[in-house]
Amino acid sequence: MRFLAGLSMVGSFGAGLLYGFITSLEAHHIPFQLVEAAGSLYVGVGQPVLCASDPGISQPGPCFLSSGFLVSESFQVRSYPVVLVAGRDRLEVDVYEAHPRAASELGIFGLASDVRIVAGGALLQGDRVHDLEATSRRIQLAKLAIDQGQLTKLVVAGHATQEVTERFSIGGALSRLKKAHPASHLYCVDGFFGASPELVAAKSGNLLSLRPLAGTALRGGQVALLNSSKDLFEHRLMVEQLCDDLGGFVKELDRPARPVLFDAGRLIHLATPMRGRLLPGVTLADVVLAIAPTAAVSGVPRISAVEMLRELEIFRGKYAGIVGLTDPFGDGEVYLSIRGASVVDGRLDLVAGAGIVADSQVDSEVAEIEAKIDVVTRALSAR
Ligand SMILES: C=C(O[C@H]1C=CC=C(C(=O)O)[C@@H]1O)C(=O)O
Repeated sequence: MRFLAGLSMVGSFGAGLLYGFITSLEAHHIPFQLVEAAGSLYVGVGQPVLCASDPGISQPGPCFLSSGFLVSESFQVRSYPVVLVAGRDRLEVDVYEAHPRAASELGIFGLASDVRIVAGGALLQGDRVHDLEATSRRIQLAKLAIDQGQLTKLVVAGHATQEVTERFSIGGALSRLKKAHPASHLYCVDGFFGASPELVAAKSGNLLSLRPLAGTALRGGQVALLNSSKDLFEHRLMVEQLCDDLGGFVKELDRPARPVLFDAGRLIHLATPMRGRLLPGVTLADVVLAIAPTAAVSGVPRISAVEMLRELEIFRGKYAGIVGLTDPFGDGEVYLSIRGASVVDGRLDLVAGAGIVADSQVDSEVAEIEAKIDVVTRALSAR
């Protein structure tokens, strides 16, 4: 477990505030982590460090420290939300805890007032380059394993890169993504950032809500998507796995008999909104530990899928993790860290995945990954 050296909440964040605050941190080379949840944007300032090294946080598992104060009308500091980051590769969850001490020590209050409007101009230049061959190969191998009965679904990821312009900043990129996809949720963990369309779980009291996504079409393909046996199967596998995982935690789990459409801008997904009553004492962290990595990013059965992904893919880093917040009562919201990117040697490395099942066509799955990456690069290329 690790904690963040100070977790601050930007109470209302117009694009200008977001851009100004984050780009100021970047300009001062101050590391930060960021999640958008429960209607607010939380920014953890500083480097995550080992929890065990801090005498204030000695308990194993999530623990919470309470203090909170208003810094300015638009900038509030809270000290105890917990950021959950579930690593797909490791079947483990890193819990980043807010540390109450360091926010003021880092002097971030001054930076908060350094607000500029979003600068115009593209953040990316040149052509986008996809690792098409490697992605096709991985999808073929996934299909082979499925044909041989080793597993029924595997979510394979593909990468693309594009050169960043001089004006690139993560703050600028996040504000562009938010503008292009207002309903999505921003995140940035260890330099990996994006706008997630997928709510994994939200807990309020004993009420648990989930909105898993699987099955994708370009806008215009809604009717075909609702009738696509391949997408419906891919989706059903994920929902069944979630129901199994949650068996010991919920009393009732209501869901529609068929998936509904979820509008993610240029892309449309199949979604199954679910609601359940949690058994007493179950926290959001318990739920995350039980369901991550979901079959929206790993596969079925989960263990075989994770093992195969370890062989097939380079380390995914923070891609396909779970980011979000919980409060002292174990309530909160978590999202999937998908459709994300990080800057490596002046190029943006973008990653997205697609669920492979027996009826998948290699070319259309590669095209689906390209379309998911395209959603991100379009937002960042706009002038
Ligand atoms: C794994 C990703 O998307 C998931 C979410 C929605 C639809 C998906 C699909 O149709 O394959 C994926 O499961 C990603 O965007 O990187």
